[in-house]
Amino acid sequence: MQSILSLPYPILIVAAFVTYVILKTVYRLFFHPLAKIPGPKLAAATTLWNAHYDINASGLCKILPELHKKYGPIIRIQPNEVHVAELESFNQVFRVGTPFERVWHNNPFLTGSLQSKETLQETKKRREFLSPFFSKSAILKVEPFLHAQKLSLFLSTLQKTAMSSNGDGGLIDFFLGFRCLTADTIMDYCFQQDLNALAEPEFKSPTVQAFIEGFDLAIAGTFFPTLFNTMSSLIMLLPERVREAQFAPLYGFETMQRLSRERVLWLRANPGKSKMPTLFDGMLAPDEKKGQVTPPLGDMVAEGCLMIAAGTDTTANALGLLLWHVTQNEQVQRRLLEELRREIPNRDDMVDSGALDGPGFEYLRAVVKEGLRLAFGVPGRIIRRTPKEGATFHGLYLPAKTQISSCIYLQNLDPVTFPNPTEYDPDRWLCDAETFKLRDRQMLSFSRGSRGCIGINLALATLHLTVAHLFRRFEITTTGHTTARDMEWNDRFVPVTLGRIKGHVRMRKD
Ligand code: HEM
Repeated sequence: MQSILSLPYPILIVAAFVTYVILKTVYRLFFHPLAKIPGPKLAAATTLWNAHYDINASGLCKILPELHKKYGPIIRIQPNEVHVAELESFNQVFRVGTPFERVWHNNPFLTGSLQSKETLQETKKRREFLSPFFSKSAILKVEPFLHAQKLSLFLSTLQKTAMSSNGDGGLIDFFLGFRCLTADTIMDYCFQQDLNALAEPEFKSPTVQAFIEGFDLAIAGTFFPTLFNTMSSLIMLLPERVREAQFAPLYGFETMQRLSRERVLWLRANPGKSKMPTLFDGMLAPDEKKGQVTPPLGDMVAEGCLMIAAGTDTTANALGLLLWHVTQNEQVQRRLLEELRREIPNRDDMVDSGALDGPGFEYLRAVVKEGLRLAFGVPGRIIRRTPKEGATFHGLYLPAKTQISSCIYLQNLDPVTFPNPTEYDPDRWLCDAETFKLRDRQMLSFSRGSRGCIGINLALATLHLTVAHLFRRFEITTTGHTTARDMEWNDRFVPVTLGRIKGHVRMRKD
């Protein structure tokens, strides 16, 4: 008999590879420490099963409710990842002081930022610098220079369109408009180095449009980080004009990186000279008594990029969804307008976010909160890793370093806490204190715990201010310009809608 080794090399290589895959699959299915966790067999055999749903389909989170119904509260969704469905499990993983560490995928633009910090200790250290900058009082202090200006610019563009055609108004691409508003607001708030996206005709800012395209790439990068990072490094070697023309999403990130770096370098050379506080002030003036040290330049630059990446689309997406629901629901729109007319009698007055947080604006806040529930923030898998002693969920032991994820999508659509969960109903939030507390505990759009959203106050201020002034000033019609199908979304870290929300705007008479 002819020896196997005498076969041609290509055949030997293929045969060795096939044998390796078969053995690995058998191990994963029958001998892996997670072999007893229920779930689809294909998910246990290969990460490509999950990658398919998150890259090619609408997102794994959309099918998880069905899978949990079939397999129970904990299921295996990758060879080394389980998903837990219940709120108690979510709280166990994401609570304050959690020993479950973040899993980081080495995104080259964000490595060094808060988001890339895997351990609680590193996170705490960085948050000590950043948290005071995002407090309610810090935001309110700069509002006259920040939100009032950016929002005024946004509203004045709308006003020009609303008064065109002899007052008959015109069409606004709110999808782009909201992204320009949130990008300029965040960049101005964090380091007064904004893109001037709001000044672009029809809100067509090239950088903002590039960010939008970037989400598909970024999600693929989490499954294939080495490939993504190698390709990014190779693309960076190309001439700038080629990168700008052919690789817009990466070039968009590069633009953020450049603006962030310029600002840190300027602040370093001109301490105390910026007209407003910046994201970097705490990091550039560390409190030595607390053992603080200035992070490396690359970390601070990445921090600037992170704020734009984390805050722009999340906030803009919530605004788009709110606009859609309010304009599609006559009763909600009427009640909102009644409140706004009563509390802001003069149509063109600007009210600050502190006032919107106070008495008189209860319906506005319910409208926004319900919008946030259905906007989900980050609907898909938020991934953590079990601590060195492992962890037990529903009686099933997970060894150290098992990936464990939970999706906000499932929490916000919990049918027990939120009956008819997909229905937009602000009245859910106008309830007695105890029910509100219960629902608030289940509503996780900003996640929670030591790694919850750091920009929550900035996001809420932007949402309350924009919704209040937008509906107080303008009559907006989305019917005929946007369809329900346009508002369906794919999960690409944030919900990316299939179409763009557009609306016809007219000035309100009073
Ligand atoms: C409606 C708007 C927003 C929503 C729904 C939202 C939601 C979230 C969620 C769910 C997370 C947790 C993600 C995870 O654990 O992987 C998060 C993290 C984060 N968010 Fe937000 N966000 C919003 C706006 C903002 C804004 C305006 C900023 C800042 C300018 C911001 C900055 C961050 C940062 C830096 C993190 C990472 C925190 C960490 O890793 O410790 N977000 N956000």
